[in-house]
Amino acid sequence: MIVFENVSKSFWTGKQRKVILERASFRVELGHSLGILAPNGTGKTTIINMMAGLEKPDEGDIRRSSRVSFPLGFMGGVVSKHSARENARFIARLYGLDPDYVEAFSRWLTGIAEYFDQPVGTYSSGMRARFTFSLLLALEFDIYLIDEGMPSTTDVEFNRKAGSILRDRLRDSTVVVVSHQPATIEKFCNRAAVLRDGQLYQFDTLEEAKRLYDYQS
Ligand SMILES: Nc1ncnc2c1ncn2[C@@H]1O[C@H](COP(=O)(O)OP(=O)(O)OP(=O)(O)O)[C@@H](O)[C@H]1O
Repeated sequence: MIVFENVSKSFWTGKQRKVILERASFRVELGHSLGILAPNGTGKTTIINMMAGLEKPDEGDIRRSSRVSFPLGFMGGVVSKHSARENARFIARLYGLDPDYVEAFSRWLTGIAEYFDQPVGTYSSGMRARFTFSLLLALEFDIYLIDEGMPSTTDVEFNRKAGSILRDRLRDSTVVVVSHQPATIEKFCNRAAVLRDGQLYQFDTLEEAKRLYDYQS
């Protein structure tokens, strides 16, 4: 479970305060995947980063009592001067997993051949996206955090393999997806929330959430 209690978060733009959350309280419960709808630039990534523990609230508490993933596509834990092999093995150890397994899984899924042994800094953005996605799928989490759906990779074979593993994984786990498009949320969850005026309004159905979201738009 992830619990937000009286959480406030804002940024100072130099001219005004950009409010993301204003004493907001909500929770993500295991078994109840949640889609958060919000227009671009209103705080989706900030909320996902706070759920992952990458960003701190200004005030309030965020408590995590489950294994929460890093956001899909997050590159912060990957060191560019090391190869995918070295990164995969290091991250496996951090999570207490078998480095041989994580390396083999990631090597197979990314399909980047000899580049797997080259520094990550030499990869194209698509190769990097495939590598971090493979790490997310190699590790096991209770709650997966996804910012705007699948990462944009044009590799058809990778999308097919990764998409099918992700769908299997999500059957037994919980996902939080943030997007500005109801269609993206629809792929992953049937419950949705709308971020508005610093509050997160949760609904039992995506239809209800869409009504508020469309009204707001
Ligand atoms: N470190 C920061 N300092 C100042 N402003 C920030 C900072 N991080 C984010 N912001 C601002 O906060 C707002 C929300 O940013 P965020 O990236 O969370 O939005 P988003 O909904 O994910 O946007 P997009 O859909 O465009 O990716 C934006 O106006 C952004 O410019």
